[in-house]
Amino acid sequence: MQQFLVSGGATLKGDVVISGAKNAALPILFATILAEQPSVLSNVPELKDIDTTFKLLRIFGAEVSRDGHQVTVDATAIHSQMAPYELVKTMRASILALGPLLARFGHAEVSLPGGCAIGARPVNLHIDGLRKMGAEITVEAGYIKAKASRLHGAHIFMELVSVTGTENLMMAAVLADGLTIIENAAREPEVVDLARYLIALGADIQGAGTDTIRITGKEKLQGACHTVLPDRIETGTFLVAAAVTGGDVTCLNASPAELEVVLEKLREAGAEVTTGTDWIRLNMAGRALKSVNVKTVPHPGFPTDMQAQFTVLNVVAEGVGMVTETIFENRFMHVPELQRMGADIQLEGNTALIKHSDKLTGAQVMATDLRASASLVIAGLVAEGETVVDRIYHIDRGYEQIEHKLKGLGANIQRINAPA
Ligand SMILES: CC(=O)N[C@H]1[C@@H](OP(=O)(O)OP(=O)(O)OC[C@H]2O[C@@H](n3ccc(=O)[nH]c3=O)[C@H](O)[C@@H]2O)O[C@H](CO)[C@@H](O)[C@@H]1O
Ligand SMILES: C=C(OP(=O)(O)O)C(=O)O
Repeated sequence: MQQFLVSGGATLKGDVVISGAKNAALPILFATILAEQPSVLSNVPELKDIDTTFKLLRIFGAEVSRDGHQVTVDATAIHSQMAPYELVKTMRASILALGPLLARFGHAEVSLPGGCAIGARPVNLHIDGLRKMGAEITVEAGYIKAKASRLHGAHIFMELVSVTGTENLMMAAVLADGLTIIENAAREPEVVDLARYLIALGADIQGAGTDTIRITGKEKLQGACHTVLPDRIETGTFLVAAAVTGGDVTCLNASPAELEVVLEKLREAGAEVTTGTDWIRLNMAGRALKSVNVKTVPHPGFPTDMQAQFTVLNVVAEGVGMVTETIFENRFMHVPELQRMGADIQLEGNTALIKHSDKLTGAQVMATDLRASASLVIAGLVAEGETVVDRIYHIDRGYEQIEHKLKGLGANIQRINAPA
C-alpha cells in the first residue's frame, strides 16, 4: 500500500496544468456505449476511475485505446451487458453503465454499487426514472436487472437533485421512443458537458444546465469527437492549497466560469483571485487568510466536493468558520484526522465549527475518501514536521499525478511504500 509523505512549510508558487474533469469524463465514457461508431475523446485524465471504466467497457466488448489524454472508444461490437461486482464495488460511477446499455440493447445487469465512506448513496432515483420509461427492473443477488424492448419517453420529476441520476436518465432518453422531460435535474457543469457530447453524437437535448431537460429520442447515434471540460474540483483543490500556504499559483487549462462560488469564497477569505478565459491565479500577496462560512448545495451553489478542502482552509484562517454539509450524511471523515494534527473543530450534526489553530503538527493520518484525502495532503503542506497520509488509493481515483503537480509548485511531497 502506498502513502504520501508530506513535509510542511513550503509556500506554493508557479503554474499548474489542470486535467480533464473526472466527473465529466466518466459519464462521457459510458455514453460511448450508445453510439454504433467510434468516438475520440480529448483531455481524458489518467486516473484509477478512468482505468476502471476502460475495464468495464472492454468487458462489454468495446475497443478502447489511449494515446496520452486522447481516448478512442469503439462500442460497435458490444456483446455483454453485465457490469460485475468486482469492478462496480471499486467505483460507484459504474452505475452509469445502466442507462446506456439498457437503451441500446434492451437489457442490462449492473451490480448495485452499495454505500461508501461518505454516505449510503442509494440509486432509487435512477431505477424509478428508468421504470417510468418502461423498463422492468428487479434487484436480485445484489444486481440490478433491467429490460425493456424499447424505452419510451416519460415525464420524470426527480425528488432530489442527483448528478449521476440525471446523467443516467439523460443517456437512456436519447435512444428512447419520444419525448422525455427531466424536472429538478442536476445543473452541474459535468451534466452539461455530457449533454454536449450526446448532442455531438446526434442526440436532441434541450435545457442541460437548467433544472428542466427535454430529450427527444433517436433511433441511432453516430460517433463524435469531444474535449472533456477542465476539472473544477482539482482546480479548487490547488487554489485552496495555494491559499493556505500563503502562495501565488496560476491554474492553467482551467475554467473559471464553472467555479464562481468557490472563487468568491476564496476572495472573501482574503485571497486575490484573477481570471482569464482559461486560467485562474490566486495570490495571497502577504495577506492573512480569514475564515469563511460555507454550506454545500447542488450547483450553482457551493460544491460538496470542495467541502473538506475548505474545512482545512478554516483551520488555518483567522477567526471561526462554519462548514455545513447538506448533500451527504457522512462527509466529515477528515475531521478526526485533522483533529489528530491539532485542528480545533467541533462537529454538531451536519455542521463543523472550526476555530483557527496556531499550528498544525504532522502526524500519520488515514485517507477515507477522495476529497478527504486531498484535505489531509493540504493540511500536511502547512503542518509543522512530517505528515504521512495512508490509503492514498482514494486520491489516485480522482487526482492525476497530484504529487508531481504539487512538487512543481514547490511542495515537499513523496509517494512512498507503506512499511510491511
Ligand atoms: C461521479 C460523480 O459525478 N460523482 C459526483 C456525483 O455523485 P452522485 O451522482 O452519486 O451524487 P448525487 O447527486 O446522486 O447525490 C446527491 C444526494 O442524493 C442522494 N440520492 C442520489 C441518487 C438516488 O437515487 N437517491 C438518493 O437518495 C444521495 O445519497 C445524495 O445524498 O454528485 C455528487 C454531488 O455533487 C458529487 O459529490 C460526486 O463527486
Ligand atoms: C465523491 C466523489 O466521487 P464519486 O461519486 O465517484 O465517489 C468525488 O469526486 O468527490
